[in-house]
Amino acid sequence: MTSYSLSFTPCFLGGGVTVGGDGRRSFVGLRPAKVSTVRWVQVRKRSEPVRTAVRMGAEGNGAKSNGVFDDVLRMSQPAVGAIPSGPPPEKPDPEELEKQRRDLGRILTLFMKLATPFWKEEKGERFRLGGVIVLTLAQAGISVAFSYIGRDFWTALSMKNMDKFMYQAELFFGALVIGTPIVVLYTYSRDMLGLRWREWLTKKTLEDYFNSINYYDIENNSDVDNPDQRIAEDLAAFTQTSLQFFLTLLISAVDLLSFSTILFSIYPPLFLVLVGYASMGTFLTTVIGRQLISINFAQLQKEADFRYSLVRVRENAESIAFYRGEDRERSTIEKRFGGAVDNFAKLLKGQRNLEFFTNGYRYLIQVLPALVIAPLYFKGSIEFGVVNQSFSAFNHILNDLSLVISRFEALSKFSAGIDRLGEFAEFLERKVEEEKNGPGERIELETTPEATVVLEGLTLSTPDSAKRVLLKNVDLKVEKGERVLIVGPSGVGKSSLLRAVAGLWRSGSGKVIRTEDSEVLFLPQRPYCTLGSLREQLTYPIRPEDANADDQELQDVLNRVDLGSLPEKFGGLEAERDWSDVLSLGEQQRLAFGRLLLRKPALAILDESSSALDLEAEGRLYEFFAESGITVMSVGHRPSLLRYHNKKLRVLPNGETRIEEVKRADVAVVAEAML
Ligand SMILES: Nc1ncnc2c1ncn2[C@@H]1O[C@H](COP(=O)(O)OP(=O)(O)OP(=O)(O)O)[C@@H](O)[C@H]1O
Repeated sequence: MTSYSLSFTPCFLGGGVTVGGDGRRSFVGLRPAKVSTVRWVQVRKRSEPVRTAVRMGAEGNGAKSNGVFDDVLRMSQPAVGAIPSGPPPEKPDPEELEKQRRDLGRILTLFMKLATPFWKEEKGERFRLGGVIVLTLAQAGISVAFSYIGRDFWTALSMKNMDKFMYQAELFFGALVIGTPIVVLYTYSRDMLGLRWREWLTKKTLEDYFNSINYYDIENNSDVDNPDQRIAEDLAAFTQTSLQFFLTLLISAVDLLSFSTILFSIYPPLFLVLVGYASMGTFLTTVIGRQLISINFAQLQKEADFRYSLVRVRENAESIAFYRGEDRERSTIEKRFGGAVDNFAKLLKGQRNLEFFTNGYRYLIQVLPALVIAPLYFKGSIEFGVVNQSFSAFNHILNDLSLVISRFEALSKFSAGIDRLGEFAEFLERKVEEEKNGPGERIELETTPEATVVLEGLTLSTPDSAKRVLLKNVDLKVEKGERVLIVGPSGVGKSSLLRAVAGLWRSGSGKVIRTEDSEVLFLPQRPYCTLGSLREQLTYPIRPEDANADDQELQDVLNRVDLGSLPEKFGGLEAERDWSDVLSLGEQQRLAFGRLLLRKPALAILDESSSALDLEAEGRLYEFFAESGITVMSVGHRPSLLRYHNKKLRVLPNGETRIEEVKRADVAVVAEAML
C-alpha cells in the first residue's frame, strides 16, 4: 500500500511532508447481451488436455464493441479465419517478445489507450480528479511551509532564542492541524476515484468480454491465458497504480520546483551536485533493473496458472477421486507452483541486485548535502537552520528526481500488468476488426424467422492455428418440423457442425442460415447448471422474472421430465444447490429437457443430450418434438434415436457428407434388436 505520511521527525528536522509508499498494479467493462442460447463445446486449452466444458451462450447482440478496447491499439495481429494451405504459423520468438515487453514506448502507448477512455467519457470524474489535484497541491504547499518553519525552529534552538523557538513550535503545531486533514482527505478521495475508475473499466471490459462470444474465442483461439485474472486483478491494479503514479508525479513536480528554488537560493553548486547524482542513479537503476519487467510478467502468469490448476481440482473432484488421480494432480500442481517459486526466486535475485545499488544510493545522501555545504557553515556564512533546510530540500529534490529508482520494482510490476491487459485488448480489438471487415474467409451466419436450417457450401475447419478441415462443402436444408440425425465415427466433426450452426465456430467458408437466436435452444450432453435456485435452472438462460412461468407451470414441467419430486427433496423451487454436483447426469439431462419444454423453441439442437436417459424417458422426450412440430438437429450414437428422426446426415472421415432418408425398415430392425 502506498502510505502518505506527515513524516514527523525528519520533516521536523528540515520541515516537510514526505510522500512514500509503493505502486501496485491494477485495471477494466457490460452491455447487457441478449441471452438466448445454451451451448456445449469441447474445448482444448493451451497446455491443457482436451476437456469437455459446458458453455452458456450469452449471444452477442451483434453490435460492435464500443468498449475501452475499441481504442486500444492498432497493433492487431493478422485476422484469423482463412484456411491456410501451409504449415501452422510459427510461434513468436520468445526473445522478440521479451524485447517488446521491455519496450517503454509500447508500454506507454498501451497505457494511454487503456487509461484515457474513462476520463474522456466520464466528464464528471474529471472534476473529481481536479479536486484531488487541488488537495495534492495543498499538500505540496504544506511541505514548503514545514520547510521554513523547521528552518527557523532549528535556528532558534541553536541560537538559544527561547521566544522564537516557542513561536516556531506553535507554528509547527498549527501547520500540523491544517495539514493532517488535507493529507487524509487526499488519500481518501484519491482511492475513491481509483475505485470508480476500476468499476467503470471492469464493466466495460465485461461488456467486451461477453460481446460476440469473445469469452469463448479467448479460450479456443488465442494466446490470452487466464482472462479471469486479467479482469479481476490486473484491472484493479491498473487503475489504482495509475492514479497513484500520476499524483505522485504531480506532487513530485511541484515539490521539485519549490525545493529546487529553495536549494538554488541557498547554494547553487549543491543543486548541481544533486541533479548529477540523481540522473546517474536513475540511469543505472534502469540498466540494472530492466529484466525485472519480464520476470514480473511471467510471475503474474505463473501465479494464475497455479491457481487455475487448483480450481480444476475443485471442479473435477469426483472424477479425480474415481480415478484416484491425487498423485498426478498433486504433481501437476506442484510443478506449476514450482514454476511460480522458481520465477519468484529469479525476481528476488533481480531485486537484490537492484537493492545493492539503491541502498548505497540512499545511504550516501545522508551525508552528501552536508559534505557540500559544511564549508559554508564553518566559514560562518550560513546559520545552522539553513544547513538543515538545505538537507531537507536536497532530500525532497532527490526523492522527486529518483522516482524511477524508488518505484522501479513497482513500475516493473505495473508495466507487466499493462502488458497483460494489452494482450487482452489486442485480442478483442482483432475481433472487432473481423466484425467490421465482414465474414471474409469466415463462415457467414444469417438468421431467418423461419424454423429452418440451411447450409450452403459449408466448409468447416478447427478454430486453432492448425485450421484442420473437418467438413467439406456441405449443402443441407432442414425444413420446419423436420428432425435430422447427424451420424458418423467419433471425432469426425459432428459436434463441430453444431458449433458452426450455433455460430461458435466461424472458421471456414460457406453460409449458415438458421432461426433467430431467441428461437434456438442447444442441449448439450453435459448440461450447464447455473449458480442459483432450482427455478433459475429451469428458466436458464432467461431470468426467472422474465420467464413468465408460474410455480404450477414449473412443477408441471418437472413432472413431465420425471423430476416432480425435486422441489420437495431440496426444499422448494427457491432451493439453491451446486446442481451439477447433487444431480445425476441423467437428472441434469432431464432438467435440460425441462428447459426446452418451458421455452418451446422453434429449433432444438441436441448433442447426445439423452445419452444418460433410459430408452423410455428418451422416447417420451423425443415424442414431444414430434407433437410440437419443433425442428430438430441432433447428434447421437444410439441406434434408438433413429426412429425419432426422418433424415440422417452422415459425416464421412474424409469430411464429405451424405443425406440419407431414415427407412422404416431400418427403424424396425433397430426396434427388434432392442427388444
Ligand atoms: N477447440 C478445438 N480446437 C481444435 N480442434 C478441436 C477443438 N475442439 C475439437 N477439436 C477437434 O475437432 C475434431 C472434431 O471434433 P467433434 O467434437 O466435432 O467430433 P465428433 O464427431 O462430435 O466426435 P464424438 O462423436 O466423439 O463426439 C476432433 O478431432 C477434435 O479433436
